[in-house]
Amino acid sequence: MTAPIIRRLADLRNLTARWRAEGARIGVVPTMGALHVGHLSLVEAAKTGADRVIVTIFVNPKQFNNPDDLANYPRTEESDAAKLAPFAVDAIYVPDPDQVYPDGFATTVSVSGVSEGLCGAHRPGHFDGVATVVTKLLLQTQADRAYFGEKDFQQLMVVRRLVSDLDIPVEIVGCPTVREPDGLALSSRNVRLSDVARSKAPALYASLTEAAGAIADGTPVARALAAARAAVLAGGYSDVEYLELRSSTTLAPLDAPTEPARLLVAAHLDGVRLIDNVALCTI
Ligand SMILES: Nc1ncnc2c1ncn2[C@@H]1O[C@H](COP(=O)(O)OP(=O)(O)OP(=O)(O)O)[C@@H](O)[C@H]1O
Ligand SMILES: CC(C)(CO)[C@@H](O)C(=O)[O-]
Ligand code: BAL
Repeated sequence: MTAPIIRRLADLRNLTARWRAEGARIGVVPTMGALHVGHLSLVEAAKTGADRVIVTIFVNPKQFNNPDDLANYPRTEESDAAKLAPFAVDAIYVPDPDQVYPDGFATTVSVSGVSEGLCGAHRPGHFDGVATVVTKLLLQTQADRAYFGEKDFQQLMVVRRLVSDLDIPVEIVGCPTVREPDGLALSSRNVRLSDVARSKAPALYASLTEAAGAIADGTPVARALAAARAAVLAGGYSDVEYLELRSSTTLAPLDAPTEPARLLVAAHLDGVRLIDNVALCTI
């Protein structure tokens, strides 16, 4: 059965108040829609970890630094609802824009540290937009648990930080990246790739895993990163925005894998900006 689509905060509050009175634990999966199997893996995790599940769909204008990116972002509410039907979620919250940003809205949640560098350096204002809307969605849904993908690893770190700093009573659950059989991380933006570009796209993940293996085997980090950058470009990407080794816990830049670490990358293919990251397997 298709879950009810809720567009007004007052209606959402009526539902969550009832669930809370029943003692139900609420899980939320925040999304921008154009749902794919990566999103659905978060929904599955939420169904296991909570008694009631809300999926939110809101294309948040405040996190788009590029107006074309916002204009081209896929909006597919009807098919999103159909994809959620087999999961029997309890509500789909698709807020009208004024329910998130009413007239006079003047607050920004800005997280320093983990939001700097990587995507933060290349998408000015992006993480302020993410932090602001995630704070609102967590407070609006009154969720006990919220599910985010590791594909957007820096975003996950920003969300963990803000929840801890602002004492929001919610547990943040990070979920592994779901990939196509050829390794490409599922992303709503993949649909914008031409067939030719799609065939080249796996070079990103292949280069990352190759570099991660080389670093684990003792190759100096700078050399492994340079080789990976060259491989991404040779694979057909037009430019590499960043390709860095960072701490998995603080996101601090690392010259060597002296603690749990991740390789993170952003690159352009066919005019589409793709991101990915992998954990380093070290002893
Ligand atoms: N391949 C994936 N595996 C696991 N989680 C994912 C994957 N792709 C997206 N997610 C998660 O789904 C949630 C909603 O993401 P979003 O709606 O931005 O989709 P998206 O595919 O990341 O879109 P895009 O990358 O084009 O912005 C985020 O927590 C994100 O990390
Ligand atoms: C977390 C999020 C739903 C906030 O708009 C978005 O950044 C996303 O889809 O990853
Ligand atoms: N997946 C993160 C949302 C964005 O790219 O704006």
